[in-house]
Amino acid sequence: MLPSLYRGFSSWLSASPTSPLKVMAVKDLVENSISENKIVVFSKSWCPYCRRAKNLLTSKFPEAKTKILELDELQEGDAIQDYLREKTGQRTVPNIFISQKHVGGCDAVVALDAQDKLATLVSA
Ligand SMILES: N[C@@H](CCC(=O)N[C@@H](CS)C(=O)NCC(=O)O)C(=O)O
Repeated sequence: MLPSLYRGFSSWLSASPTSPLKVMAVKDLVENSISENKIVVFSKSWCPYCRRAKNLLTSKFPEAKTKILELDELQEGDAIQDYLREKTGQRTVPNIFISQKHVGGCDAVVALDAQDKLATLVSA
């Protein structure tokens, strides 16, 4: 009885989509990615807006430390997207951070570029 209860609890701790351990791991992954990189793009590999934003950022700032996470290729991708929605209020990808600041999606990055504000943000 007890061992099976324990097994149930420990498998819930580690395996359920919303288990506390998974939520903590996802939070750490997102927060460490943001703090350790200049540019972070939470993306999906098939998404055209993501492609446009990635192309713009990587071609304009090839020297900037950049991390791109393709959520559709990661086991914890849905949980990352849920955490990002909680953190930023944004549900869509790309979800972009520059110099530890939440910038938004593709439209936001394109608009900042058109206003010549992107380079200042990257060098902040
Ligand atoms: N206006 C947004 C459009 C982004 C958008 O519509 N992304 C789609 C994928 S192409 C999305 O996130 N759909 C919901 C999902 O994949 O969960 C932007 O500029 O980033």
